Amino acid sequence: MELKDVKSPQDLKHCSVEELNHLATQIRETIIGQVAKHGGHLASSLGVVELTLALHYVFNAPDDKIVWDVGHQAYVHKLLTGRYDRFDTLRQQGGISGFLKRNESVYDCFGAGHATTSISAALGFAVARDHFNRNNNVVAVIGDGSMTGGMAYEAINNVGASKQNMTIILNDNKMSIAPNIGGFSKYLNRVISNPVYNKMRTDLDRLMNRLPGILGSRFRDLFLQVENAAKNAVKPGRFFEDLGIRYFGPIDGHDIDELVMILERVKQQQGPCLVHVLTEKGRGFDAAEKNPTKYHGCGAFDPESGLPLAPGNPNPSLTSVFGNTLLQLARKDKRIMGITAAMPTGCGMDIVAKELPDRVIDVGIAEEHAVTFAAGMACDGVVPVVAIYSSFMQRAYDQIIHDIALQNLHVVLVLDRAGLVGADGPTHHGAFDLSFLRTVPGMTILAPSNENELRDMLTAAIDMEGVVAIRYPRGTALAAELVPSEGPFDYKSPKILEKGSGILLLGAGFMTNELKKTAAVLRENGYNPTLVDARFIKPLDQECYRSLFDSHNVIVTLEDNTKVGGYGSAIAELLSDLGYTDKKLYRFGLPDRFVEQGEIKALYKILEIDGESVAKQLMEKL
Ligand SMILES: Cc1ncc(C[n+]2csc(CCOP(=O)(O)OP(=O)(O)O)c2C)c(N)n1
Ligand SMILES: CC(=O)[C@@H](O)[C@H](O)COP(=O)(O)O
Ligand SMILES: [Mg+2]
Repeated sequence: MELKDVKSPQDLKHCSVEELNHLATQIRETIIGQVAKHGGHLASSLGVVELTLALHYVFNAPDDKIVWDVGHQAYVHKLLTGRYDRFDTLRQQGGISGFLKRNESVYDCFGAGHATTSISAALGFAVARDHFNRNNNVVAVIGDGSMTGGMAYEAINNVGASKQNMTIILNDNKMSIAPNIGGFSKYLNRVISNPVYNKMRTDLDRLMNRLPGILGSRFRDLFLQVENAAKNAVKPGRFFEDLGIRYFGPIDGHDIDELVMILERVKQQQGPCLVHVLTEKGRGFDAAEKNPTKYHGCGAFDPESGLPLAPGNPNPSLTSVFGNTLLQLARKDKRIMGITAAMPTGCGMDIVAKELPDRVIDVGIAEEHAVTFAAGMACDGVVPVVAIYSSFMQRAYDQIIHDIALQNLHVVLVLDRAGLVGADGPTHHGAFDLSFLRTVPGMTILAPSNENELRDMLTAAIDMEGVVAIRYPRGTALAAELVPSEGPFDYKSPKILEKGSGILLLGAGFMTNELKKTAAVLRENGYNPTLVDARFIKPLDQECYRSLFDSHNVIVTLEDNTKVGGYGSAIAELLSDLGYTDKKLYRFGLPDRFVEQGEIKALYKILEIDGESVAKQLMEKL
């Protein structure tokens, strides 16, 4: 059997273990070849090749439900479920998603992109199955990193009590994006070092099965006690077992034979089971095995050496501008502590941690906890700086309101990846932060339009009051070098960049740079717009805005947030509150629908929010 001939998991059913291993080799070659060309999530998928083959061999998707967590490891699943022919479109505009999407395939029974949803969703499938008297199997596949998220514990608490027939596959590669952290990770390591238990349990199982005919129920009870004593003595999986979830493992996640045997066994099992599978992140690609963090998600690379292909933009990333600024601030100000939710490299906290390891805390994939944890620190004099991607911050909305803002605590929230993020698509676009943060009383929201402002805003935010959020996009600085600060950041006012009359162009954050292009086109066409960098999305400096409104009749806003409740809405509210009824307001921003994956600049064009498109639309209206 060749990979190109696998049209559905049914085609695997008659494969021998040798043939499955042959497919595993082809799958790895295909994934490496594709990610080398266009980038993507490499290491996680390489680690679950055998596991995915075994799952699709034993279970009957799509009737059986295989619920993947995050979905960044689901490339193998895609290749086995009829998407081989479209695999070269992965993560590109109009192509297949890098995650899971119900409307992409019937085999993607539950969409994903954010971590720690699979067990909850799988329990939902199990309850629905029983409700309708169906008899399919339900399997959740979750990584050890995703098991650091609180929802996993809420879910297993529910699963254990519900006694549903379902299987949780714990894919343990000891890695999140960075090495996995925390007590649960240590617990799993202890479990792994106790493999003797597994054999003992299997032997006891075998004996138990023979008992009724031989020794009767009295001895059966005795053996149950023996089993419990053994379990308590060595304790692997005890945590799950005590919650009512039968533990199997740890097993070698690269041995298809063993995987198939265990999965066949749990399929027959009554009640919830957890299979603890050990895998190696990056398996089969030397560079990724050596550096799984680098190849967790990567750009195009040379498939032989693993070296990046195109030298990227030479300007520093905004993430690194943030990290370096925070490091400089933290060196001088002992009050500052950095918090990351399992994204030290993605958020730039690694820059601080490298020099000041005691000043950065990685809490795991636990955005809600990160924010409340920061609130606790803030109560006692720490200035916590919590860096979380915009789309992941959605998880911590109540914590921002209830634990920080309501108690008027001073915490700095740093939202990287605000606005469109590109190939990761709708699960990851930071499309909503301005809207959800703007509703929080007492909130300050800062949106730098360049790297110098980012530095100056962060510096100022440390000494502000209450909850302060700084949001900026996935991308690089506008210039190779930062310019020295002009002095203390002008507290609360927007910045007038170009003075004109008639048309007022108001830009939120980096979209101000698109509006610069709009202004240029308008000027070429005889208009004389004023260009303003909003800087503060909240609060709005009423005096400054009043004077701007007084001297312009057409007001234009541009943002990379949804137009629903974003900066443009804030300006509409202000116009109304201040009694301006005769102004023309045109709001440009993300539409009220989910935006698909694609290159960021190309998406701006499609959505007509690039500078030139805004100018064109304006001139049609004027
Ligand atoms: C809510 C949320 N926070 C953070 C992330 C970013 N993220 C994606 S994968 C990942 C690590 C997941 O680790 P694990 O589940 O062990 O899978 P592995 O990468 O090891 O295969 C993280 C932190 C996310 N997708 N969702
Ligand atoms: C799967 C996931 O959620 C992360 O790996 C994310 O894709 C990282 O995004 P960046 O590439 O923008 O850091
Ligand atoms: Mg992992």
